[in-house]
Amino acid sequence: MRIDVVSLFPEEVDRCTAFGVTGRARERGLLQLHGWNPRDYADGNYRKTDDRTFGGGPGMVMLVEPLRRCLAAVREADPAPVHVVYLSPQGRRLDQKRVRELAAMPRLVLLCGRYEGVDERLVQAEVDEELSIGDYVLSGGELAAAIVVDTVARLQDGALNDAGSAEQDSFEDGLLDCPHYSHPVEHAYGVVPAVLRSGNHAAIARWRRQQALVRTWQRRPDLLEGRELSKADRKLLQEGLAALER
Ligand SMILES: NC(=O)c1ccc(NC2CCCC2)nc1
Repeated sequence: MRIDVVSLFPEEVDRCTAFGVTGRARERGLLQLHGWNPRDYADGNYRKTDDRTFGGGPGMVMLVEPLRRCLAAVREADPAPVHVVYLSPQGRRLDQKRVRELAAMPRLVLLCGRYEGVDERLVQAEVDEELSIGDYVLSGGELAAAIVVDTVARLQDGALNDAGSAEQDSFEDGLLDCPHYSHPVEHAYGVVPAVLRSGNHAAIARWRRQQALVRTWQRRPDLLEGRELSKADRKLLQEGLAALER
């Protein structure tokens, strides 16, 4: 998968995705990340990329033309069709379902705004999708872009050592993740649940599913709204909640 990042600070996304699973995916060529700076496509001695907003009011807006030229160069750089994403609070909320869809694309272009944002004409003419990582305002789109890179990189084939772990992630089936434990078995903070050391894989899978259902019910009931739980899941959830009462 190729990702092109258009940003006044492309190295910010590069550095945020140079470690761990994402860094390894890049080293293995599972993900190619290219940075582009619209300042390189701006005119004049000062290579102006932004200017005052029409209509008055505070703040600056990123100019259309340097971005247009920059995006033309990005498109030109590889024959694969691009899907242009603009990171902004006005975008559709990113979730794991959309991450899986983005991860399956051959190319992504992540457009990162600064100041008050990008001239709307550029958004209308060039952007396929606006995406938000949450209802809060960042000083730039770069950290949101880094999150998109991270989420799609780990889903590339070969990125995670045991491929199964992507499926067992939180949200993979719309539920929160179960708790995890490792050594030592006994610690001042508590003991590892016996079922996890039973070697009974069916019981372990059942326990993990039950924990995920109970946690989702308790912490994120919104994820269960409008979702038809299977008979087995309903039973697991009821049993799990009853156990909390005891
Ligand atoms: N919630 C988000 O995904 C998000 C994205 C970009 C941003 N700021 C950028 C957008 C245009 C200028 C700064 N803030 C928040």
